[in-house]
Amino acid sequence: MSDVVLSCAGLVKKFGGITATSHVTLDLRRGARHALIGPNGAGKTTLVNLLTGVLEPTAGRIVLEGQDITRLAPHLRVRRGMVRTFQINQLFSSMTPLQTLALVVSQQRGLGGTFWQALGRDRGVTERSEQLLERFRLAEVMDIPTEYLAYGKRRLLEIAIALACDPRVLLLDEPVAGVPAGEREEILQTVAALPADVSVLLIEHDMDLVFSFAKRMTVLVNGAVLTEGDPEQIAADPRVREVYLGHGATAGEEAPAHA
Ligand SMILES: Nc1ncnc2c1ncn2[C@@H]1O[C@H](COP(=O)(O)OP(=O)(O)OP(=O)(O)O)[C@@H](O)[C@H]1O
Repeated sequence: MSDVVLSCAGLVKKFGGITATSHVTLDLRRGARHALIGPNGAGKTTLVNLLTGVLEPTAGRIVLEGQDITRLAPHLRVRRGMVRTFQINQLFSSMTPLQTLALVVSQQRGLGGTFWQALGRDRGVTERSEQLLERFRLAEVMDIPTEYLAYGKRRLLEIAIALACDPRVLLLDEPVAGVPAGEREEILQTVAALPADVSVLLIEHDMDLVFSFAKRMTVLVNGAVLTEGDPEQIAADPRVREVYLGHGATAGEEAPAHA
């Protein structure tokens, strides 16, 4: 079986005269810890939207576990094991982490709308929800409505929700965006402890997270792949440094300097 779990080849997305994605070819390997980085407007969000099926490409192909999914609907990609993290800020605000995870786990197990009963009666749903609460350090806040949770805990819940879908490929979209400094470490550690058999593509501005997490990196600039390599190669690449410095590095998006 191929070592590549998710790949795209020659992916192009045009919005009128703007080319947001320009002939992007990328392979995500089994068990990958792969980061997608690039300055603002490089096309990271557009690429994730293409991979997940929110947007349809102008050209190119996407293959998941050997199957062409280029035109497959987003929910069917999820069913095939590719899951992205979602912003839950509005969606689940009045529900607690326990209720939220029980809902997703029971949905995943085909129990659907009966999750209220399942929460009490289905041992499997309860156990899996508790496991996720522990893994994502949410046990102590499991009965607090999401809207009252610290920002870092909400971000952890977002990742827990994605993992509750039993992904083989996880697209982690800016897990520390907006999280105060004091709450970042917990997310870094939790992300580092994600199951080894889940292949992860991390889209992130925070270079601490990127360099502590990734074994492989792809740098996007103006919609195209500038370069790909291991963290040492990327940090030492003068073109990468120029791109970041040239765009005026900010606190959340400093030039890579970790090698
Ligand atoms: N729906 C759209 N219509 C027109 N142009 C778009 C659309 N979506 C994205 N673009 C353009 O495509 C380019 C890439 O945008 P994208 O949001 O993918 O970049 P990004 O790397 O995710 O940026 P950021 O890190 O700032 O979110 C930008 O020039 C953007 O203006």
